[in-house]
Amino acid sequence: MPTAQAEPLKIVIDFDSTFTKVEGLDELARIALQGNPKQAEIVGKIKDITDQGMVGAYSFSDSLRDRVALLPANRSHVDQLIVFLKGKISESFKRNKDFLEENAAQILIVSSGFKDFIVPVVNEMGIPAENVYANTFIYDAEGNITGYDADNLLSQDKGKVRLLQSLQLEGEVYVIGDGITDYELRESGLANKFFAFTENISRKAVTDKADFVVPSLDEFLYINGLSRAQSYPKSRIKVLLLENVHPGAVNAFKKEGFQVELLKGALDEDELIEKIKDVSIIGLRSKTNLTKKVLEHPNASRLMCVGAFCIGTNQIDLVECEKRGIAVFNAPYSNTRSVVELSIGLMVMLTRNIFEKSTKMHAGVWDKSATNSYEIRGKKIGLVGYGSIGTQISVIAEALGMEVYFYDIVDKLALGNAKKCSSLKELLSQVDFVSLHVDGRKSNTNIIGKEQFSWMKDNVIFLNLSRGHVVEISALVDAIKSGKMWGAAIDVFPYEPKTNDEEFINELRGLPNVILTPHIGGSTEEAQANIGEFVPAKLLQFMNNGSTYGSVNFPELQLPPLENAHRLLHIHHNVPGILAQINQIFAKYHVNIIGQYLKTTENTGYVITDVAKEYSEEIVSELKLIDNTIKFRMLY
Ligand SMILES: NC(=O)c1ccc[n+]([C@@H]2O[C@H](COP(=O)([O-])OP(=O)(O)OC[C@H]3O[C@@H](n4cnc5c(N)ncnc54)[C@H](O)[C@@H]3O)[C@@H](O)[C@H]2O)c1
Ligand SMILES: O=C(O)CC[C@@H](O)C(=O)O
Repeated sequence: MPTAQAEPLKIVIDFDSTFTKVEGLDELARIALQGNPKQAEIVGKIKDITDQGMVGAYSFSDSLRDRVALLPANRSHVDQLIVFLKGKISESFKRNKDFLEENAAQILIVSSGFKDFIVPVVNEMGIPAENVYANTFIYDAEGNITGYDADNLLSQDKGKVRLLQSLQLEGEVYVIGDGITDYELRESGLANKFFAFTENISRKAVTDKADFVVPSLDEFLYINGLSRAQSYPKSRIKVLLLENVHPGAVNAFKKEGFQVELLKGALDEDELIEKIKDVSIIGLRSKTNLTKKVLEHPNASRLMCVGAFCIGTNQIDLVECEKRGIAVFNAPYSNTRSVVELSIGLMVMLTRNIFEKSTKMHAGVWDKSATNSYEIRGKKIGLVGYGSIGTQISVIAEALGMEVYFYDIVDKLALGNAKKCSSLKELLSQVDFVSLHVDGRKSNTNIIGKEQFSWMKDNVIFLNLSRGHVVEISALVDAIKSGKMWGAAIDVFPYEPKTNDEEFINELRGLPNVILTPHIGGSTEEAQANIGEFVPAKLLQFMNNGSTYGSVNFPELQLPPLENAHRLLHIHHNVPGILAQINQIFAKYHVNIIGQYLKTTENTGYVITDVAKEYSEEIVSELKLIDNTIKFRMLY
């Protein structure tokens, strides 16, 4: 973005819940009352009075008097509060420290809080003490707070209005705040615009009256064309997270200032088309299909990247995403261990007939017997698919004394004493356990059907924790009913309920020694927390820095951090001459290239160019107009 000029403007900023994420007095009470049995009660009372004051339901002077009266605080508590508040500066204020420092002369902090803790906090962001208008505590000789300076205009009703009247500011005055007293500056004509700040709290009584509702300081700076940390405010960028992904993911995006919506269940195509409108980042798991129909719908035109919060990506049309310049990321290893542990556990349960025994026990039947109960030690396990999960099972099964066989369509190195089979038939015909760990590509549909079951040994134990469509369910049902199979454990199904409220309907229900689980192979607290951290990190790297390292459908580039430069990202169809055209434009406008990176796949090219700070809008227009451009964007 070209450098914007700060206008000759006064910006009046509230402190509590605006500059910082919290209310200073509430926090002072919490600190001062630590260890006091009445802490929760008194803090609750203070918070309640604060909230009532914020929406104008409690006169300000009464509210201040009553809150300070409830506060058994001293200087050391104030010192602790200062340290605490420095860690609670609103994210968008922290991000825009440069703006605050550079424009400190135009910024006034006007607060009904107390200078005692406000000044040290705003000082840290470059705002001097003389620009802070707030109350002051009165202390006794021991340092206990005994009251406050009641002559200060800010301790009185309509204090902010009176204060601003007394200051007689010239020129445009904009107010940023979360409370009704901030709005009153606009109402009284002392400010030209009121921006309701909702990054930390949104009060309808306040937002209803605002000229603008700003979810971050970036948004305020963007609206007013002021220099800022984000070229386009992230609060304008929508993130849609489906299938109840881990709360860590929600926090990761919120912390960066994105607008985040989380839905518990999966969506079908039509629902997704509806919901994807204006969404730039989508996160999903195995049950939401991101199809060509969804991707080509105009509602999906803003989509920039997709996060599969799982290993499998067969639910996403990766080719269509690539064609549209949409980068897809997944979590290839975050739940591997969970699937491995469950597979091993299921094998033991099935071999010992544990579910039948347990069901009988619940019905009061004590059936102590070794009949039909075996160890897994010494048995042969056959792994179909020897990737991340298959190989880990191989190692653990061998450690448990099993003989491991595997078959993979790709030539894989055998771990330990595992034996490679050259065909599926060779594998299936000699093992006691068959465990499927292939990926979900379309061509793997029904790779295990009637014929493959017929190759298996009698009394085989069969596990599928990979993908539902890999097994022909009717053939599996026949194999179980015919008595050929000892038992089976199935975690994945051709059709799976979209939410926990939908009934599971499948022919496998009610069959003996068949363990059915609701696609939970990867559903452990550990795995979901890992995924909730890993996938957002990939998506944020792509959004913030352009890196595509780890993408499953895109040219992979790991880029250096952006320092003192603009980064221009150009995604195009991989045809000859694009890089030359890009560089001709830079040459024409005498733009100095600081760094340039190019990576292509068969169909797509990705060029990243870091340029010196100054460049003109014409360059951007010309870069966008290059033939075969798919997407273009800029980062600071
Ligand atoms: N149940 C769950 O909750 C759960 C959790 C995680 C992963 N999974 C699924 O497990 C599967 C395996 O995951 P991974 O991380 O090991 O994947 P991976 O990509 O590392 O390994 C898959 C292996 O299967 C091989 N393969 C593909 N098609 C084959 C075929 N027809 N015959 C033989 N080998 C074939 C591939 O060459 C590869 O080596 C995936 O389908 C994934 O979606 C399920
Ligand atoms: O949690 C999920 O929805 C899918 C888990 C698993 O199948 C995966 O592919 O990682």
